[in-house]
Amino acid sequence: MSLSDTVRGIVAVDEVARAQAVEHQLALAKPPHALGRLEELGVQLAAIAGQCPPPMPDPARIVVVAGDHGVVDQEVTRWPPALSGVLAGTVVDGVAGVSVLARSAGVQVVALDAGLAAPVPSVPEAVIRRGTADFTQGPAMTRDEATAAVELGIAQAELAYDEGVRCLATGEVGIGNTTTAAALIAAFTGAEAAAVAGRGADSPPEMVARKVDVIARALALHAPDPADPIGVLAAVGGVEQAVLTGLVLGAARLRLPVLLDGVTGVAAGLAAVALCPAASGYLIAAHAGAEPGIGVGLSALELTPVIDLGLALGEGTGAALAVPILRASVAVMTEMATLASLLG
Ligand SMILES: O=C(O)c1ccc[n+]([C@@H]2O[C@H](COP(=O)([O-])O)[C@@H](O)[C@H]2O)c1
Ligand SMILES: Cc1cc2nc[nH]c2cc1C
Repeated sequence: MSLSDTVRGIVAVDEVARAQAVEHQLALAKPPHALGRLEELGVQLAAIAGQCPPPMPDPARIVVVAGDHGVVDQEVTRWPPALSGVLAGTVVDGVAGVSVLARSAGVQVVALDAGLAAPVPSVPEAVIRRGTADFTQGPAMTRDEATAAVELGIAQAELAYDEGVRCLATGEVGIGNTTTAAALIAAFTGAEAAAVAGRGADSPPEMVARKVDVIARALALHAPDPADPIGVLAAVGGVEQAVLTGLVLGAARLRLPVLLDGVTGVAAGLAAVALCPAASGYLIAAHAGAEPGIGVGLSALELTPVIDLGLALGEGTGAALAVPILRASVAVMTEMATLASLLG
């Protein structure tokens, strides 16, 4: 489905089901609110599904989108760009961090090369462009490429739904993408470059200072307008963030919960809500993370992370770990006794 049809097809989460779920939580055999965030997650899943109690978020799928970033020319990462393709291969081979954690949680993982600089034979591809341009010199990509990337993500959500998937999650690999994601978060929230730039994949302090300067220069060059989200993605985005923006919108249109993982997932969530504010109720922040842009973006989205394990790997690792907690929140709502049944 096109971006415009998808945005038109998104309806806000169901407030009637939400109210029923709040009542149901109060009726369960526990003091009010004694299951804390687990109760809030169950309530949100009910509002998303329009059903109380909500269905299990199964099967869940992490879509790992791979891309490369022209901004690596500015020395904003300590890793060679060729590593992006190698990492995408490890996801396909089932030996990446996300592969292991997803397997342990019973979560599906698919990998997609949407923008690696060079193809990797084992990695399925649907290429928007082979690496973005350096956004300190000009736009990272064209508006048409950004739109095509978002529509690729929408198609990934639709494919997953058709294959029975009932919970989606963002995942990515792409050397340099923490700089791209931070620039997007600054553009969408108005935060200063210094508030969003972080250590990424173990950048030393002088490199983080360079990231701040690179992001500030890009924002000054492009003056991205948050009211024009495609323009923002084209100016300072990456292919991963644009595809995952579409994944989020597609999930919302299909009324599926979507877990945002890492700083790229948060950037995609901001872009999706900028394109369609009604999508916001479908978003679940998988985890707090070491990247400062995550906190900045989640505050703007008014989301509280499910877990906080100090993760700084990306890939979808936080989303894999959050799925069992979503399942637990549903189990409480479907299986727990009510106070009335105990006390008569
Ligand atoms: O998303 C995050 O929070 C995150 C934090 C640190 C590292 N990463 C991963 O590390 C890579 C980007 O790091 P960098 O330093 O090259 O920008 C990319 O492949 C991401 O999957 C991701
Ligand atoms: C080793 C390594 C693994 C990763 N996984 C995602 N991004 C990564 C970056 C590095 C450097």
